Amino acid sequence: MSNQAPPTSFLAVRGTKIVHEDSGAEIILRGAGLGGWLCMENFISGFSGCEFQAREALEEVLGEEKAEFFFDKFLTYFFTASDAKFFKSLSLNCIRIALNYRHFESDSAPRTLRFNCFAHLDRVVALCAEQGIYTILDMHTAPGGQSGGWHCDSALHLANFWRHKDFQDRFVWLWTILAERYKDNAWIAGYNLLNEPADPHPGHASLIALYDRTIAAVRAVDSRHTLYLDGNTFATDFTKFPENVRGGERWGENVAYSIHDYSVYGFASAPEPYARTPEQMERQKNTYLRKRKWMDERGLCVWNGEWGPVYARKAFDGDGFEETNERRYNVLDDQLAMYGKDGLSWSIWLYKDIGFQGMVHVSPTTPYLARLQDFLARKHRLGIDAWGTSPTPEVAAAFDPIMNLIKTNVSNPEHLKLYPQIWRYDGRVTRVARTMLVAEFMVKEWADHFKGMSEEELDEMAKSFLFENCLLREGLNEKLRSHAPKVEN
Ligand SMILES: O[C@@H]1[C@@H](O)[C@H](O[C@@H]2CO[C@@H](O[C@@H]3CO[C@@H](O)[C@H](O)[C@H]3O)[C@H](O)[C@H]2O)OC[C@H]1O
Repeated sequence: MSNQAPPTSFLAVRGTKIVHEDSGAEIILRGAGLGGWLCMENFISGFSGCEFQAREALEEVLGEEKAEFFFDKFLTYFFTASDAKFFKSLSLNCIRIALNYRHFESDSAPRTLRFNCFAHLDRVVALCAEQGIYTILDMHTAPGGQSGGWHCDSALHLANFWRHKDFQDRFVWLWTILAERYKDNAWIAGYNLLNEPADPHPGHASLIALYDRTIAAVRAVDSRHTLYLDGNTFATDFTKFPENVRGGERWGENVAYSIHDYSVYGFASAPEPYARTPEQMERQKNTYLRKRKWMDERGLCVWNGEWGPVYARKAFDGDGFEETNERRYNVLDDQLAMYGKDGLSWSIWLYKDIGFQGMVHVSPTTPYLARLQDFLARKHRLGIDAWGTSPTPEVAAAFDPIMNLIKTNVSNPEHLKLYPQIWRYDGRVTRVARTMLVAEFMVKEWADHFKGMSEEELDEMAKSFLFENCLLREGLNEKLRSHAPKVEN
């Protein structure tokens, strides 16, 4: 149970603003995504491939009981009262919790809740509430994968969620369960129904039909929580959404529309280093404005559910890493200034990881990172966790020929534009060949690092993720702190 008094009222959307339902006073949600916890990811957590592959591999190495012991300890240590207190000390007020559907049901026993499956989620929602921090539940993976990203935990580049009705039925079922469980909890700011959908169908028809069904199902049990809806194609495209959402006619008024505003200048693949030139700032601003245009034209509420640069590391990127990171902090600063002017609510990606993007990251001296050091260096050299990085010459030499083969042999250039077009043909090769294929061959190697460990040793590995064993990315935290005025609840 939370020690913090319940907030006086639920939060709700009124027009373009998020407000306290009772007083109508505006609240701006400023916070971060708790990824890599109830939805583990390769670059956040250190394994290769997807969470289900890592879990299966560890079970093979340790046996079911010990593997379960490790993951439960990992979930326990990853977010504790210290994390919530630190978060609050930055004057941030909302954590978006990424959820993997597999924590609640399994593919081999669909629609059967796993034993004790809410324990960690309940615990963290309560820990945040104790600090006056709101939470948003974010369904980050859906059965079959709602996009071809590694973060869907499907290990496939085709988003099969949109092709199998039963996957969608299970998704609606799970949301009904979650809404029933949390319907009276006013510290939950809302439900982010589906992270980064990538519905390939014309008119985004499957996504719209899914939102229709899920909203009806949630509203049948929970009439109060705000629903946060990502646009199609990784939360960037709202243009096919129905016109009659305006005024709450179709999906209700209590809905916010979620963009993901990653800036090209926050990644290694930036067209040029970010130097805050008027042209660069204009480009960054235009991308942001383009993503929210559809909502702005209709007077709808916008939430930036994911955004944020990634950071260079000395061990991988060499001596220039600090200069690179200063540029990335400037990207961050300029994005925050834009959002501040608009009174936009945002949730930066990412709260905690092993050192690429998080506000807080596991120290290299911990048992987990010390043991995995060489493995992680090789994973980096091979470009397995490709997102946000640039390929090394070795990697480019291996995969450029495949890209060229495709480019020069597909006779109709239009056929190179497979959905999602933002990947382009070369990005598709990267995802399939590197993040899935090469990664698959290294799944077991991650698990091998745990071979023969006792429960005490497994506990030490998991404890590496404890706040007290982490380092703070001060450059990032300082920018967040400076743009988050003392928050009111
Ligand atoms: O779990 C997260 C995941 O949600 C996130 O997904 C990626 C976000 O970036 C996407 O590309 C961007 C689309 O918008 C354009 O404006 C940007 O320039 C692109 O970078 C990408 O396709 C998604 O996979 O990534 C991090 C994961 O940990």
